[in-house]
Amino acid sequence: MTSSNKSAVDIAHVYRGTFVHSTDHTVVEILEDRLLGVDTEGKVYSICMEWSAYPCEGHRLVHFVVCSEFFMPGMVDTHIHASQYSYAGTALDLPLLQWLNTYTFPVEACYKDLAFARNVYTHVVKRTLRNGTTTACYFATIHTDASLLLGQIANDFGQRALVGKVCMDTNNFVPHYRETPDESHDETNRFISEMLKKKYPLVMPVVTPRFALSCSAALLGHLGEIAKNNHLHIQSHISETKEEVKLVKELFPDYDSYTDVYHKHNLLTDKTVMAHGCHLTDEELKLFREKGASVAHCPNSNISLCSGMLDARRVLNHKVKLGLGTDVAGGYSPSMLDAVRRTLDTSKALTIQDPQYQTLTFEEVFRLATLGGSQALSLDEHTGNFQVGKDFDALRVNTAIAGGPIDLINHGEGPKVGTRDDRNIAEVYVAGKRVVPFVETT
Ligand SMILES: O=c1[nH]c(=O)c2nc[nH]c2[nH]1
Ligand SMILES: [Zn+2]
Repeated sequence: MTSSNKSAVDIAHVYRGTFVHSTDHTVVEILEDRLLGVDTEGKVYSICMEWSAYPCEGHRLVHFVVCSEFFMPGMVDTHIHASQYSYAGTALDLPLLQWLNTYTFPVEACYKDLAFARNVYTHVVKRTLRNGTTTACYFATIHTDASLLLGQIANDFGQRALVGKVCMDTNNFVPHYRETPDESHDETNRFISEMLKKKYPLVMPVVTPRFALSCSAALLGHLGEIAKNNHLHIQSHISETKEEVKLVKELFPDYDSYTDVYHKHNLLTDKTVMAHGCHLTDEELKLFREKGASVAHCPNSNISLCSGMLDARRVLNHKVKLGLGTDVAGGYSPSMLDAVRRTLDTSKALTIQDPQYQTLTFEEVFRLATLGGSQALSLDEHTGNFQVGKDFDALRVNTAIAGGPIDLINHGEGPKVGTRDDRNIAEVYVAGKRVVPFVETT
């Protein structure tokens, strides 16, 4: 038995059933007929086989999970644009840079309107929670007040989130959607101080330069300073398409690489997550590893915008932290189960090109969606698996749910995660609190 040193009265709930999770040593560990205690702070107190681990008083509620059910850790979406959710599933007919100019920037400009922002942000937080995303790393827009609203909505619905006010001072195609370097600097400071003032238990600000093509060197420098002075997370995009890499080389000729542009501006740290990275060189991955920065693999978006195929195996071989992202709306699905399937598809496409390629296993991808994501966001002290002392971020999955997408034909079949969808997610917990089904307020 493993347990933390807590007295019985601190235990709020005990869950009995099968628990499936990843650890540092095992890609997937299946723990059958266990008792998992959650304390009053929402942390895993114990995971064991014997009731004797729990002194007789204190656990107020005992939940029994039926045989078609199991618990898994909540999933971690390491890269999603909350502001692009309104057009997810449309507008996927252009490559990245034209896609940004034609569809993305005009829509993001609308978040000046707080009523519009509230509507979309409420939908995206609810939709991702319902799909089992207990932790999301969000891009908002350049608008500070709307970005603060996204933080408030995530907090209200109980989602763990990193929220970024987007910074960009270069945009020749949609000039009304950009800031001056001073505005970007001042508004980022305002965003961070307002967010921190709220003291949300699970929602934090993240410094968010959009990408090197939409930020001047001066702005990148400011943002690096802000992140350093406040010990903040950082997110951006890197090496998504070959055209982008070529333009960055032209715009920043004095730097060794695209990664070096971020590195020289103090934006490559052990709290940095960079989306895509399809075209990173081995030298750049070495720098990622050295600095402890991570990659958010966004396979749906990479294919939908014809950007490239990330060789996730190569990233893992470099011992660079790797998580998965939906990248809505370059990716058309807000579901992390979709990100799991697309990750496997990309790995198989690489295997078709090279039969010697070491295809990712389903178990490895399960780990990327949970523990890997928490490590990529440097939140693995708090979430990612059922280790004692971490927050209870969990999904109760029912493979036989009425009206669900799975036909269980053979007795004793496994979890069939590849054919599951949100209908199979019966409940979602974040830090011990049940957040799905939603409590309807009228
Ligand atoms: O997939 C992407 N979506 C975006 O919004 C974006 N901005 C810069 N680079 C980007 N890539
Ligand atoms: Zn993105």
